[in-house]
Amino acid sequence: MALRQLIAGNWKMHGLTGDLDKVGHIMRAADEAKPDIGVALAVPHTLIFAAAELADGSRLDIGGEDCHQAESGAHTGCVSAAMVKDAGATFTIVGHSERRTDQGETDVLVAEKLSAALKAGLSVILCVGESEAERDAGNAEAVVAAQLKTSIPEAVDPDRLTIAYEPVWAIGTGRTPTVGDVAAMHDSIRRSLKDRFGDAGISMLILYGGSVKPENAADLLTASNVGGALVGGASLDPESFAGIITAAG
Ligand SMILES: O=C(CO)COP(=O)(O)O
Repeated sequence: MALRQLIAGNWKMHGLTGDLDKVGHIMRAADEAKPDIGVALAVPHTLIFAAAELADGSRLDIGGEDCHQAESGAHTGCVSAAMVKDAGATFTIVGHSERRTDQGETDVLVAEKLSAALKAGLSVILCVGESEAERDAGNAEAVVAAQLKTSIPEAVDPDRLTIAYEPVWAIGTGRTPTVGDVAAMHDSIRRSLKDRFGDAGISMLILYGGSVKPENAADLLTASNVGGALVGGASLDPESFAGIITAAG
């Protein structure tokens, strides 16, 4: 069944094996979600194997938060897409703004990572989003369109690609764009995807991310072209994450 919306959590650099009971809780919420609502959770690499084993047979998909662009090699401390898949992930996030900022990842590098992930058989959530200065300057849509153009490689399977629009200034701040601003940006992203992929660009899910909570989820999730949410802080609290899952659809 084609998903109507996807609610994905991103644990970032949070979570030890002692937190796996939270995965169990989220798994039960996923199994109770409406049939066309997907639920996914990206966890630190160290937890993928255990979380995927736990979620096996449930409707919760476990993913990674990043992968290296190379298939293998002398890259101490890095993790390839094949390793992420081998550990039990079905997808990975690439291009999160925290990696773009903290690790200096460029659109070109993000495109290489996206290719590597698809080649390894993973689905991908590609993150894009403008800074506050870029929005204030009136450049938000142009910035995001440029990120999409370069971060999505030439050869790509659009059926395994999900876009997450995450305005950098809304991440972890408790601030969100207005529903109107979210709709305008998602409509703009849809136009870019349609231009590039035709019909496949029409069905691609576009998630909103940035301070999504149970209290604002219903409003954000009903905005035009919003195909779900990418949730940071609230995904660490299974009750809150379950509230967002319930608000979907
Ligand atoms: O970065 C995010 C998800 O990838 C959003 O984080 P918050 O939900 O904590 O704002």
